[in-house]
Amino acid sequence: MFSISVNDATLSLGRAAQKRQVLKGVNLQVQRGSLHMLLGPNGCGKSTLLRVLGGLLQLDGGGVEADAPSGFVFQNPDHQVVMPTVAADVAFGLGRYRLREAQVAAAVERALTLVNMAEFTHRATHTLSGGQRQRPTRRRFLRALAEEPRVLLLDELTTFLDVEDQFGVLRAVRDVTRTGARGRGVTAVWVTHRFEELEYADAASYMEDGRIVFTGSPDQLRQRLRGMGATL
Ligand SMILES: Nc1ncnc2c1ncn2[C@@H]1O[C@H](COP(=O)(O)OP(=O)(O)OP(=O)(O)O)[C@@H](O)[C@H]1O
Repeated sequence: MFSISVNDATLSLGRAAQKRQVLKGVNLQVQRGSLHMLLGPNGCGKSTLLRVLGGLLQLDGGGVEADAPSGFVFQNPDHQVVMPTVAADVAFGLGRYRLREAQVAAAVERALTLVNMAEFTHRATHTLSGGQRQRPTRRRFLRALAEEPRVLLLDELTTFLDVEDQFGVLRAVRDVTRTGARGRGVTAVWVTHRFEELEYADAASYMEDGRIVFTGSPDQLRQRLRGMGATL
């Protein structure tokens, strides 16, 4: 069944003379428990659509239905607070939920287990230096995971990663969608410019000028991209 269903979504952004229609009738359906990639040229509306899916922007027209809660990881390289242990770091975002200590510990353990990092739970964060695990993108991803979202919205996560880490994060996301969390399917929408990441996708959509112009299997999208002149 679908975790996300977008129907004829329209949205304009900006004020007065700057106002422009960014989403021009988007239709998208994403299978529950899948890793769905979203590609398309700069400025076509991918990030805007992701914000709509996460409930951060309201549509002008059309509709969106999505499993909740969703976890959002953006591409901005902010200066994030680093907590002293891996467990405390992953638990960072849980502070606002007023959970008991045992609930926090359980959520952290589940998140770390999902990405095969349970053994690092009690390690001092700085002792991971040199490894990939303390990098901001990974930490943001783990923090989002600890909140046990049903939908993960991931916006160009790999932009700031080297190749090894790029595929590490991608594998972790794929594993999470396959395993699910607490018996519930987790769905991931992954925005990327990198065609080579398509091999990790269950399905993919291509967006152009405010519309999804194609949805299909990664192979079908590759074929279409080749037809557009891409070498891949
Ligand atoms: N708050 C805003 N006000 C006006 N225009 C905006 C606003 N936010 C985004 N836009 C415009 O909407 C269009 C779509 O932006 P969006 O960030 O969704 O594209 P994108 O496909 O994610 O691009 P990229 O691949 O470069 O990240 C762009 O032309 C952008 O300039």
